[in-house]
Amino acid sequence: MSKTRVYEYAKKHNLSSKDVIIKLKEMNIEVSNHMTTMEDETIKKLDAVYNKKEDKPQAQAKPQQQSQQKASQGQNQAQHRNQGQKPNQGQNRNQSQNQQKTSQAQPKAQLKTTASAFSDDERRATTPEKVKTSAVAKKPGNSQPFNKNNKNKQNKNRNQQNQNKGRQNQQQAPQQPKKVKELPSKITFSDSLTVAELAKKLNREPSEIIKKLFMLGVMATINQDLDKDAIELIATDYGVEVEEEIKIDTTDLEVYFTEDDEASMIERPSVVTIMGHVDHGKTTLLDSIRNTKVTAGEAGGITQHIGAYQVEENGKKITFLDTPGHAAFTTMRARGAKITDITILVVAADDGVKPQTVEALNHAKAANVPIIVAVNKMDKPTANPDRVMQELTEYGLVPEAWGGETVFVPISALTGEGLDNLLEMILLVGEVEEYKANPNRNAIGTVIEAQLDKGRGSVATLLVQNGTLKIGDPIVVGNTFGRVRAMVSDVGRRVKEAGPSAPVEITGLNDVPQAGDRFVVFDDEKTARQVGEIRSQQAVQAQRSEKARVSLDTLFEHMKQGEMKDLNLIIKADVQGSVEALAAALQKLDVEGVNVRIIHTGVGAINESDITLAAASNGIVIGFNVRPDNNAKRAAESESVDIRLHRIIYKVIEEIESAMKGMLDPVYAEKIIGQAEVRQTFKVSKIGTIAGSYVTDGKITRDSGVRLIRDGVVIFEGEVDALKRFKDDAKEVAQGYECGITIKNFKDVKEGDVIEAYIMEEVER
Ligand SMILES: Nc1nc2c(ncn2[C@@H]2O[C@H](COP(=O)(O)OP(=O)(O)OP(=O)(O)O)[C@@H](O)[C@H]2O)c(=O)[nH]1
Repeated sequence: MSKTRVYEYAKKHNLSSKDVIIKLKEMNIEVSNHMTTMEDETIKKLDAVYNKKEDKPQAQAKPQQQSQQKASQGQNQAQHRNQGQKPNQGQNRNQSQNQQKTSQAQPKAQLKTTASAFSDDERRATTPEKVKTSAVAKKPGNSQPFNKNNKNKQNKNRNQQNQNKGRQNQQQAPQQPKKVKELPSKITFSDSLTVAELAKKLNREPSEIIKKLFMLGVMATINQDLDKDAIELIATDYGVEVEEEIKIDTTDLEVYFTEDDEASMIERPSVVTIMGHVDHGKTTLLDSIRNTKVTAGEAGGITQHIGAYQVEENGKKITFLDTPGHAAFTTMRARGAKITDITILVVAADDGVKPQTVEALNHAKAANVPIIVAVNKMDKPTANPDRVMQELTEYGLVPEAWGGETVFVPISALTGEGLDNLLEMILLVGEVEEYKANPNRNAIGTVIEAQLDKGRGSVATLLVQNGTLKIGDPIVVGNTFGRVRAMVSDVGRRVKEAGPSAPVEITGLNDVPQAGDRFVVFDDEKTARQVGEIRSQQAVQAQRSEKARVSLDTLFEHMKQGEMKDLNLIIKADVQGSVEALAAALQKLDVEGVNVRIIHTGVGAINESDITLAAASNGIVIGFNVRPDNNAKRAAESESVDIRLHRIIYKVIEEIESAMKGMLDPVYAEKIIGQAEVRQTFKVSKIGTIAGSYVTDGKITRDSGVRLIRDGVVIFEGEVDALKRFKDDAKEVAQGYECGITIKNFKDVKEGDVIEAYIMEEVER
């Protein structure tokens, strides 16, 4: 039993579906549209009609057609004639366009239609018969057959020319057929298209599309939106392939990081990061947990290091991020990825709270992550856990035993003492916080590590944060994409899938993503590829700076747009007293709509960690009598973190307050122009101390302001008194040259000091 649809039949016989439908209707056979399946009998009837007509096409066509006429048009005309008095029924078998136009040219309509009522395309596509009818209608007294002698024709043409140029075109069409625009092989659309848009894509007139839609039972106007089905219907009728484009906003991977509904979620392992001061035992703790808790049999040799591992305690899993140090933690957070559920703050019981302990706890607090304190090195005779508890209390971590909420666990990472207890506490916090995920969805998560492997190409360790990742999944990772080719678990086993909180190493990406990048699994490879490609293009264009971090200059804008409620500040100063004074004064600032939040303070130069913390929290770093070290400078530049350097407290307060009020008016801003290192000093009685210096960076100018920096701390700020090259006064001395510098009202220059030169520059707001 044949299952030929109308459009299939039409295609096979070089007809348009509409033609066939009309023909069927003439034969009193009901069809609803071009998708209708026809009975064998119907097909036979159609065959009979069309084959019969095709019997003698050339013979009849010849007299009417000029030699230059294309064969297809010849056939078209021939068929038309075969249908006798009905030029609107069954004409062109080659081009739906022609046919469409011809059908429009019903005798009655044609008689009334003036040439100007046709568009160019319509004129072009008009068949000879139509032209003839039209011409005859317009000039009834001049009703010669179309192929009359040349003289007549010329006369007629002249007449037509006088009346209407467009009509002349019509008349000449048989001799000089104009080309109908070619159909594209494929069109794309996203969501919907209006009739006009679809017409444009198909190189057709909107009216033609409207008619076609009408024939297919759809009433539409030119500006009407067509849905996917209608677009496909029309395009298929023309034999044009259709592809739906994805929408641009789907390239934002964050969109996929949505909460699932409660019912679909089940408990998932907690993800834990270990942080603390240098040498307090982070690595030892990570190793000993891993060695004692990952069973050897399962491991198959725990040689694999993929940046994270899982252990089992009391039948429940815990995921440890095997990247000690808060740099990794904050780098990820700076990139917007929150992956840690719980922070273990390791503090050596024999050493107590140290600067990095404070940094670490501030990082955890800023990220709003619960902290468990592991008081380490309890095996040491000098261990003093009470002191650790006492010191941490000052930072708001009050032990449960003292009425607070922070869990303290005494351990020895070396001997393994207390490790079970620590793991139980992690499980307990996990239970309280109820970390959950939905294993039955496309996986989403974050890159922990990634590198290029010689043999395997791009290799990335991913932490699955929701859903289940499977081999073969089409995936976008940061600005890269691919299909998950192979997956290796934390113990070096090949696995086929990885559920929530599982770390897994994958291959199959087209490029190497970055730690902290998000990943999202898509339903199909095409979408993943499109999203990945758009993302990588966007990344090239956007660069980092576009992310527009908060700076004092843009603070008010952010506040106005309601983007900021907290102004996160990191305060570094030369002495603790200044830190406290500044913090207290800043916290008192009261400006509606914004809340000053001091997320970290410290004594000493501004370091890289301060910058990463600022970047992660979209904060601003205030340096009071201190400068950023080189790493911090680089980091601040690449992360676009605003550093404000001051020497007078009220200036800091004034600046922050006016920025908060939107009154910041930095007509002038300081610009550091160079640095010189003091290599030798000379005391000259009348002049004072000359700093024999070497310009290490930029230049020093006669009229620049200078700061004298010793061990990262500003000792003095003033002006250049004299700048000399050998004996001569110099206007400026550039990098790589030696010079003598004296500073107004300052004599205490020492070898090793750094002289920083700056100018005040007008800046655009
Ligand atoms: N006695 C004793 N020594 C420990 C303990 N934990 C760590 N150590 C020792 O302390 C030193 C530093 O330990 P690490 O684990 O390297 O410390 P870390 O915090 O990872 O250090 P960084 O990676 O430099 O930040 C090593 O010599 C360890 O053997 C412990 O519980 N008891």
